[in-house]
Amino acid sequence: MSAPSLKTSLPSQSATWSALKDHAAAMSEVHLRDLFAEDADRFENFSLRLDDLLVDVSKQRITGETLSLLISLAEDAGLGAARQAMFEGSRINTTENRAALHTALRNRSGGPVLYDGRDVMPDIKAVLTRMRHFTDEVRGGAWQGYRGDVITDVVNIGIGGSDLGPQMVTQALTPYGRDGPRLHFVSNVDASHLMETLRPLDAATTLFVIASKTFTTQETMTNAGSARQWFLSSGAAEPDIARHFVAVSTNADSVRAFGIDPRNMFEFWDWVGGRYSLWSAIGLPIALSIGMDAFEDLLAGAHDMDRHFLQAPLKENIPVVLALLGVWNANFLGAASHAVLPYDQYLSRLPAYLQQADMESNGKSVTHAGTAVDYSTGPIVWGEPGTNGQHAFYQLIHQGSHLIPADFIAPLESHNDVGQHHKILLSNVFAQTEALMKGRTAEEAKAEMQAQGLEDATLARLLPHRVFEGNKPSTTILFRKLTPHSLGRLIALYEHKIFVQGVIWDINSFDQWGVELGKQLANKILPELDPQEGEAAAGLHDSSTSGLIQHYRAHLLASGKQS
Ligand SMILES: O=P(O)(O)OC[C@H]1O[C@](O)(CO)[C@@H](O)[C@@H]1O
Repeated sequence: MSAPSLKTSLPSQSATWSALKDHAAAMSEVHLRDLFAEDADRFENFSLRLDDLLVDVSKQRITGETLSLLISLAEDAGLGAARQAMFEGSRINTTENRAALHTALRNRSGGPVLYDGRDVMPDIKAVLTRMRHFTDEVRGGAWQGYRGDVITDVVNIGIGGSDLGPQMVTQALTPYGRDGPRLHFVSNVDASHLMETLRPLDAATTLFVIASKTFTTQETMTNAGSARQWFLSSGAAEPDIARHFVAVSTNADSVRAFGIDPRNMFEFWDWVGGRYSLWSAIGLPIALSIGMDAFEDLLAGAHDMDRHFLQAPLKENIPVVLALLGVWNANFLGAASHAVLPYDQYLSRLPAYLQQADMESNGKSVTHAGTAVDYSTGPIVWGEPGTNGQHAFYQLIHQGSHLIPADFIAPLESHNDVGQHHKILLSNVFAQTEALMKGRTAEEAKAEMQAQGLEDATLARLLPHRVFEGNKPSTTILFRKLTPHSLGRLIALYEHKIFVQGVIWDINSFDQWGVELGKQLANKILPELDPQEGEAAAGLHDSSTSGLIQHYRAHLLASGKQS
């Protein structure tokens, strides 16, 4: 299917956008406390459910009218057709002329998915079968290292989408990976990352997964080359590489050129975006850790969310509603950032994962047609697990000068049912969202200080510091337990939220030109760092960049490390 046609006007020029601006102005004096006081059923009226998943948006600064207007905005943007286009393999990534078909990777319907008239499902299933065979062999001990040992450690070398997804999921599903090899992730080109990872490992029992969609990424290729050297320096010979290095890529030629037998390559395709690729062979480390059955549960969870996203009416559609709330907070209430606060230690890499998923997707300033937008697009995404964040940055969310909408994410059951830990954890989730919503009025703060017996002068001095404005929006996402299935569903929920926002803002959520310039300049500067190259840096750059390059070259000369 070809790309959808380009729009000629900005969404901000629509009547619905104006109506939303007026509505936001009318809502500016309304406090969340009043909205709860007016509607005893606000929790029920503003909660969404999908099986055991509960998404409570009642603590967002919205009314029924807000949601109706936002849904009109989505309809104006042609969300239904855009969603169909994505699932049907249209080339919605218009600047790279590609589809974004990650949903096909987890398609469990049994039906075909056509891309350019060809069903992609047989290829997907073939790779899944190969992954099953390989992971069963490694996990079962049939795949042996060059000295006949079982593989005890797997090192995934990749960056961005070839690292963050598998790393986040592997960590999140630690309780399911106890019978698999230990997983390690190396991404940074800083050699300390690689060397500290390799230091305790034995080359004879270590398997490397070199994960790169393009197989040209500087960091990954550099780390992979050094890993190969480390492996060979352990006493292994070139032919042993075949037992210890596998590749995940779309680029068979470069995999071969690197020295990995293409029979040890797990393929994926250019219609899988890097940050949407954990469902593909990029998920190989996940499957090595938790086994292929559990990996397929992860896919099934994502597929359940795909069906919900495709079928649920917009006002009951969880990714759609979360996306609309993000648009409301960003474009009409002025929030520049969005906090992701998982109350589950296993999800500690979720904020980092969502930073790439969201910010690389929606950090754009022109529409599909190339017109500059006059509204803010993707928010700054950040966060840390609770309760740690409470003792670090929550002060700013409660009493700072920025409006920071937050997602609180928690399972009802822990994998470690010890004493009161989980109840304490959840009591903090509920308390934080309540405190953010209600705040503390001057009267309440005064009464509390009077009860503490503070003198009038002290009370007056402290009062402004002890008042909380409240009215801070949050969403609470609860589910029974963190399992492969519930995690797959949660990730797909965020993927679709990001997609819907891209549709509303009329931006291409699937390209990432913004990271290219830095890559190009780094490649240009690298040879200039060599002091043997004469005065290479002079005149080629601005004075700051030249000065920094010269400073480093002088250091190399002075320290005798000239090459
Ligand atoms: O998988 P590759 O091709 O090595 O790319 C890694 C990452 O680099 C980027 O292109 C830019 O950082 C990401 O989109 C991608 O996930």
